[in-house]
Amino acid sequence: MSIPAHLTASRSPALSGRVRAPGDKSISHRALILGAMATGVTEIEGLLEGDDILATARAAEAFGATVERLGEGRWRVTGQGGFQQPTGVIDCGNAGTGVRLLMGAAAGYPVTATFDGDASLRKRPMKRVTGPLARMGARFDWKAVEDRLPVAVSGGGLTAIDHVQTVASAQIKSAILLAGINANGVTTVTEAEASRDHTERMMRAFGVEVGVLPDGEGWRVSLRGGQALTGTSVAVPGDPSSAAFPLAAGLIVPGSEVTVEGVMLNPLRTGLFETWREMGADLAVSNRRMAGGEELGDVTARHSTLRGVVVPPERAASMIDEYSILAATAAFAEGATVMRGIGEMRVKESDRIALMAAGLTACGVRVEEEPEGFTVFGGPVRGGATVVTHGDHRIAMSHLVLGLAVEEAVAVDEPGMIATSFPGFVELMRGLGADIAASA
Ligand SMILES: O=C(O)C1=C[C@@H](OP(=O)(O)O)[C@@H](O)[C@H](O)C1
Ligand SMILES: C=C(OP(=O)(O)O)C(=O)O
Repeated sequence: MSIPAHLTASRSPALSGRVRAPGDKSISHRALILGAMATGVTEIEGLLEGDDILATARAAEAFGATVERLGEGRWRVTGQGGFQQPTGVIDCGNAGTGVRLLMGAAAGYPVTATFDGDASLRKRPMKRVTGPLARMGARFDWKAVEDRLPVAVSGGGLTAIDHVQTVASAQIKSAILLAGINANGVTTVTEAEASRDHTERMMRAFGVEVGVLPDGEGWRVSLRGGQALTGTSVAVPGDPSSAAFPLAAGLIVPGSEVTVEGVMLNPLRTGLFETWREMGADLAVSNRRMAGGEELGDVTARHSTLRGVVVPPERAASMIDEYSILAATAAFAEGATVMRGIGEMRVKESDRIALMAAGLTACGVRVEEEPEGFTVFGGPVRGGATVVTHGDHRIAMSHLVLGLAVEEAVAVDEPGMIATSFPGFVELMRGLGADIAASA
């Protein structure tokens, strides 16, 4: 299928239906990486087949694992018990999680690998990960500019470190823990605010002992180096960060009722749902169950009268990828929604604070931007803009959802990037009744 230059979302009648969220992106990356580090076979079900994950699958192969697609979302990784010397550059595409976790894993083995990515990934800071890995003994050769891809990583002979996080980041924590598996001694990461814990949970499924002790609002995570990983099975739950888009449409399009089935409800990922509830959203969870070590549920959103809230900054880590869609829904709320303590949004696939502020403003919404946050003032939303996404999937999806509930259609550029995290987004939304059309 050719990729259109633009997608346009127009005011839609009430949306309704039940859909399944695509597999969780964070868990999908980890399943492939740990599967490649392990000895033996890892069977994965529900893997997200988005471009970010396909890049990690190719990287797993480049590091010596056999990676097979058995059917839709069903993948088998056969690991050799460690990474082998790759040939060629490891291209991680658009994926921050992919490159940072892979650099951590590779640092533990006696290999030299050059990592690169697309134009967006080349702009993102890497020293937050390479700094701690260098303290463990890994060597980094910046090929263009310090702190930016491409970079060659030479690993092996690592010594454990005790790292205290200055930014709440699961990517940094995970990179250090993945390296720690092959370091001499006990590696510890302390975080003042808990970030998503999928690496810790999944390492246990692969047979690694990981210690977690509470530490203030956060925790201390530790593991002893030299532990072996054994292949296992991984059931990937639905991604709450992707489920957020159809659910948001359900909340803002009058008369709608949308259910997303099988959404992961790990409390370190559900900050958006908590915030929407505080805004008055009619959001119901049914059929709660456990699968693959995570709690899942079916989440139903009905059209709601929303009111603005102040989002507690300490909630940021549990919804860092969700502020763009929160901002889009906040445009329909009564009053102001204040989002602070989210400077990290500026170093994602784009500067998401700047692009959401620009896109919403172009659609007639009042936004006040701050260095580490923004405030969205709700009211009638005009729409009628073509939004520049800088190739950021979440900026594109957030504005398309907004476009379903406004007077004049909203277009986004570079819609092909939506497939990094949510292939099938347009078809899924159309299935619910959304009016989204491709244009040149
Ligand atoms: O560990 C992960 O899977 C992720 C962590 C978050 O990044 P940071 O660790 O940079 O906050 C998030 O934005 C990203 O989409 C996925
Ligand atoms: C920030 C994101 O991903 P990554 O850091 O993996 O590129 C995201 O998916 O919103």
